[in-house]
Parts: sequence; C-alpha cells; structure tokens
Amino acid sequence: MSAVDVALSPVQEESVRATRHIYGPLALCTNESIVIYITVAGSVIPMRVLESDSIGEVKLKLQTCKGFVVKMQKLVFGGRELARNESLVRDYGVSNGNVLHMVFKISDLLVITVRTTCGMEFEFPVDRHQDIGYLKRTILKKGKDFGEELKVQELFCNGEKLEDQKLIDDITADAVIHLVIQKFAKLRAKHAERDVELSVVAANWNEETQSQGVHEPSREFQSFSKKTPDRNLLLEPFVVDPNIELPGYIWDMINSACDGLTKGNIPIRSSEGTGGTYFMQDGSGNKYVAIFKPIDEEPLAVNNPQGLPLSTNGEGLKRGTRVGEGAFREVAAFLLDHPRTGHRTLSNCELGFSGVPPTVMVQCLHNTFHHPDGFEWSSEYTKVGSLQLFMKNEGNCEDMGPGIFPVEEVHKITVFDIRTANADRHAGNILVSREGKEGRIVLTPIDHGYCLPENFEDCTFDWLYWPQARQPYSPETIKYIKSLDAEQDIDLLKFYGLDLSVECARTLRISTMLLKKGVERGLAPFDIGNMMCRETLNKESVIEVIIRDAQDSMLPGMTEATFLETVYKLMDIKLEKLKYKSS
Ligand SMILES: Nc1ncnc2c1ncn2[C@@H]1O[C@H](COP(=O)(O)OP(=O)(O)OP(=O)(O)O)[C@@H](O)[C@H]1O
Repeated sequence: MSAVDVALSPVQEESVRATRHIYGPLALCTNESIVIYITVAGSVIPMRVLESDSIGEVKLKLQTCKGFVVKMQKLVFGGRELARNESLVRDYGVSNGNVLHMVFKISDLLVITVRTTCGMEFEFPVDRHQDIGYLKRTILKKGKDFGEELKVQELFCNGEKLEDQKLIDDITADAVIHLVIQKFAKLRAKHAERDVELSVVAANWNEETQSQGVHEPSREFQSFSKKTPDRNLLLEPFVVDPNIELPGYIWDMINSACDGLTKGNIPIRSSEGTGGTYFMQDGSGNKYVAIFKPIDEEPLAVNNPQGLPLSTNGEGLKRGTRVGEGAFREVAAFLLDHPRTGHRTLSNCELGFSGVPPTVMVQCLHNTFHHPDGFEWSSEYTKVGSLQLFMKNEGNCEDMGPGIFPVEEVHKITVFDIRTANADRHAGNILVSREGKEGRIVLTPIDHGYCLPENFEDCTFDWLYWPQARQPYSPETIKYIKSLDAEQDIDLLKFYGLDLSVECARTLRISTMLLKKGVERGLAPFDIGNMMCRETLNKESVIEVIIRDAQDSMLPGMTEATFLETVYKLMDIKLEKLKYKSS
C-alpha cells in the first residue's frame, strides 16, 4: 500500500459510502470510478466519483459528505468554472487525481423576521457583516411599523449581552437572540439560503434605550490617518484621459466612499463571489455606498482572496475572457447600457435601459484589501479596480421563484445579456428590490466581469428557463433594440479609454446583429438567447456554427467587414429556418 493510499483511506471510505448512497453497490464495480481532490478554504477533500457523474451530482456528494449546500458551491478546474450542473465530469476533462477548487458562497444577507404580539410579521434583510449596533438601529427604524410597541433596548444571546461592536456574523448559527423591549414581540432570523436558522425572541425588560450614535473610527484607521495625511491617496478615479470630466453622480459615489474611509469605516469583503468584492461604507457607517472590485483580486489573479490558483495562460474563469480585465468589462457594461432617452453619456445620470448600476474605474489604498505579501501605506500598494454604485436590495433572483418577476424587468436583462454575450448570467447576479407603495419588483443586473468575451463558448443565461423569456418583446423594447448601433458602441467605449480587441468588438457586433434580426422577425428572448447558448458543454451553439461556417468560407486577405457580411447572410438563413419551424 502506498503512502497516498494510507493517507486517503479514511476519506475514501466516506466518499465510497456517499457513492453507494446515491448509486448503490454497482457504482463500485465500474471502471469509470476516479478519485479527485477538492480544495476548499485551505483543506483538501479526496472524493471518489464517476467520470459519468454530472457536476450537479458531484456537488450533491459534497453536500452529503461535507454539508456544503449545492447552491452555494462553485467548482473550478483547469482555470475554468464548472458552471453547467448537467455536464459530466469527463466533459470538463476531469480525470483521476485531478484537483478541483471549490469556492463556498455564504450569503451576505440575513432575513430578520419580527413578529408582533398580534401575529403581524415583518421581514427585513440585514447584512451579516454589520454589527449589533446596526441591527438595533435597523429594528428601531422598522419599529415605526409596530408603533411604540417595539422599542429596542438590549440584545442578549446565551445570557450574554451583545455589545454594539459585535458582528452579527459572529453569533453562532441557531442561537437564540433575546431582544429586550418594553412589550412582547418575537424575532426570527435566517440566512437567505434558508440553510441556517437563527431565532430571536423578545421578552419584557425596562431599561433605557441605547443611544444610536455614529460609529467611532476604528483603532486600525486611527493609525492609518496619522500615516496618510493625503486624503486623495485613499480613493480616486482612475482615468486614462484626464480631459474626460466625471459627472456629479459618479463624484457623489466616490466622495461618499472616501468619506467612509476617512471616518474609519473600512471596506468589508463580501462572502459571496469568487473574487475580492468589497462593500464601501459611507461616513455614518450605516450605509453601503459602493462596491469595489480590485483587478488583482479577480478569480485566478495573483491576489485572489478565495485561494483560487493563478491562471496558467491568462484566460479568465470563462472562456474568451482575460484575467485582470473584469473591472474594465464592468465599466463597459455600464457605458453600453444606454438610457431609454438616448445614447449613454457620462453626464446623463439616468439609469440605463437594463439598469446596470453606475460604474467607474478607481484606485484605492487600504490595508483591509487582500495583501498576502504585506502592506505599507504607500502608493505602491494602491489597487486599481471598478467602483459600482451599491444598489439596495432584498436578495437576488436565486432566492425566489422567477414567477413573480415582471415581464419587462426580465426582458430588460435579456436585452443586455444578448447584446453583450454575457458569460455569467446566473440568477445570483440579478438583485431584487421593491419600489413604490405597491412594492413593484425591480431587477438590477450586476457582476459583468465576463461580458463581451472573445467567443461565445461560455454564454449561459439562467433566464432562458423563465416563462417571461417566452413572451415577445413589447413595442417599447423593440424600439430600444432598433436604436442600438454596435459601431457607435465601440466608438463610445474607445472614447472612455476602453479599446475593445478585434475579437471582443466582433462579439459585440455579432450579438447586436442577432438581437436586432431576432426582433425584426418577432422572436422572443428565449429564441434569440437559445441560439447563443450551448445545449451541452461540447455541442456548439447556433451562433458558433454560423461563425465557424463564415470563417471556413473566408479566403486569405479578406477583411473583417467581409467576414461580418458572411455572418449576416448565414444568420438570415438560420433565422428564417427558425421562424418557419415555429410558425
Ligand atoms: N452594485 C451592487 N449593489 C449591491 N450589492 C452588490 C452589487 N454588486 C455586488 N453586490 C453584492 O456582492 C456580492 C458579490 O459580488 P459579485 O457577484 O459581483 O462578485 P464576484 O466575485 O464577481 O461573483 P461571482 O463569483 O458570482 O462571479 C453579490 O452577491 C452581491 O450581494
């Protein structure tokens, strides 16, 4: 028996038991059985799987053996995210002895339920990274809905008073928090994924209400402010062309985040996502104002905080993207999202048709970012990345059934994804909020670090399977789509210093062409989107076949324009066939 066998045997037994659990004893007899290693948060889990297992089944085994909820797992192998749950282990080229990396997403959101004595329930989301002081203030604010009944005074857990500075996240799951108020009320809190339950029960008590002051600057920051008198060093726009003037709404976001840093409200790293994503707070410490994503912390980049390995060839987690370009793609996504009233200009503060939050490139210096090789308060340690406006939300589309989303809200996302051939549109990347007295649902697309890839290989749209995608676009949306112009878009990006590569520009041209041609023929988002997505991992999508056929027909010396003309004609033929089939 080799040393490896010895080291693995206890875990193998465990994995084998899981295999038996799912497949019965026959699973052990097959020669497809392989051992893979899953790295997660610094430890390695050996696991026996079948090459014919789907990625979904591997995730299920991890849930069975280790308790990691399937929905919260992200697996990476060979620098690529194993994003398709229905694809097989062997489709992704995973074989015996290979190492897979798992990023475990924990939701940043906790949903707190307050129940009054008369049985009324009110739910409100709080951030697990916030502290008890924040929780109290939130309950107090919400307390208006309960009248005078809910006056927060103290919170206790396991007999211990919870200090305002304690993080909500530090409270043990399943713990019962006692909210001490003047009249009886009950509170319950659960993680948005519903895998952890936290109960909060209130009892009678009579003491003075805590003062609701603003956070004191942390000790960490006090030392920082002494060392860095230059406020601009903290956070400033990263502009390629100094002649471009940033508009007021972008400055408001930067200044607000800067104010937060100055007051010692440190950037808070999100537990979700595969890259370094930081919530920037305002001066009061009560509000997030922006999201900062440094380029050196992107997945597979040199300082990725999730422990993902470095890319071996520079390619990002999705095919046709490059490590370190995510932040630029985020900014491009905002610039391309033209408002209904006309073309995007930075001075126009209107949200775009699809609602991509305002995003700009910035540089920021702070010791809370991931600096594995040490840190000094010097400009050398400044990080460059995208800064995006924080959008208040109640969670994301993964947390709820799609049936409740208004058709127009889904359609606006489909328009953006098709235009930009977005390779990362899963339901978790669409935030959900409510607007107005009726609580109209609004969807906000985020996380556009994988839009405009060089090819269409990894295009996936979760909304394809939502009923709204089968409905035709409204006349207003069709009008918007007709106004799109890929050449103008390319020029616009260039103007703002984002010069697309020939391949990415080609993607934008072809996907805009497909969207426009599709609506001309009255196709629904499903029909158009479906042409861009692979049915299975190794079967080319319709758009890929069109592009390959166009490439095959090219003679040496032919121009990009000729290539696009060929794509244009081939696309017409395919669309006519599709129209004929569906009529
Ligand atoms: N503009 C925003 N407003 C509010 N919250 C946001 C915004 N952008 C990101 N977030 C929050 O931060 C979390 C992580 O962000 P994001 O998904 O963009 O990171 P990522 O590392 O690129 O993720 P992924 O692994 O899904 O590609 C999101 O799940 C969301 O909760």
